[in-house]
Amino acid sequence: MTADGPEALRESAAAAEAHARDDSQPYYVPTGVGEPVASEPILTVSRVERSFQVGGQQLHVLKGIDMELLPNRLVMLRGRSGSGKTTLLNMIGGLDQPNKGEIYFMGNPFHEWNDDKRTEVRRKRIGFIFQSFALMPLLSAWENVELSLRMAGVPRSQWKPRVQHCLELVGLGKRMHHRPFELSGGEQQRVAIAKAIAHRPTLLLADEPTAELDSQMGAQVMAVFRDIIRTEQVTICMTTHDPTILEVADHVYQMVDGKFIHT
Ligand SMILES: Nc1ncnc2c1ncn2[C@@H]1O[C@H](COP(=O)(O)OP(=O)(O)OP(=O)(O)O)[C@@H](O)[C@H]1O
Repeated sequence: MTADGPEALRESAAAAEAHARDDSQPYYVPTGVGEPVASEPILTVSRVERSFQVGGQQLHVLKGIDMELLPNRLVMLRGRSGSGKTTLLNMIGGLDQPNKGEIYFMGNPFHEWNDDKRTEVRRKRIGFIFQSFALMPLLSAWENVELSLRMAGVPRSQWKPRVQHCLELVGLGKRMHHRPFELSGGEQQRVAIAKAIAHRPTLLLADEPTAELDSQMGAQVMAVFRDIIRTEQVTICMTTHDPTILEVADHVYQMVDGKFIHT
């Protein structure tokens, strides 16, 4: 994960700043990936295994995972704590690599590529949402979303309409200039969603996005997810413990001890 360390973030912020001054460049920096085709998976995971060395012992966490993500779908990974959901999500997002097996994201072999190449695709094509919102506390909702456009290298002239659109999409049109501490947990999570979709990713990965919310706020977040799949053409893959939200999924993968089981 060295490419996402503070040093890399500073470098990429500087590159994004330079890019933002040049409006002649395309919206996306070319990443060698095309646009999604409706009937073809954007992601294919085949026979993936992942182990960690813990205290001289080999901990076998993922034991042969096969999965596919089609465009414009809401897919959930369900399983008990420690079953390997986050480990898999990290690999799908190119943050980590398998010991065995293959992962293709829009034709890009994440299992073979080095950190720099995966990071380039990730910055342009993948958005992340975490359980704990991960907002910059001193920046307003508007500035938080703007920051993600800056980091993705989107030209500055496109920031204003895109930030406004994303915040309205998540129902925060009237709270754009509030800072995180002035917002409820559900509102903060919706800012995090606006931030994660601002650069128009093809895939949105969310690790327990409703875990810190009450059921009403959790339902609001799920409604926003449904909305953005339709309007932004994104696939969302999320982990959850919550059985009540599974019914809104297009597909649920049930993980038990590092494998998917059929329910
Ligand atoms: N970098 C790592 N080094 C060593 N062990 C790890 C590492 N990452 C994950 N693990 C171990 O892998 C197992 C699965 O962890 P993971 O976080 O993927 O589970 P999870 O299903 O997401 O759990 P939760 O629902 O509690 O988040 C755990 O036993 C964890 O301690």
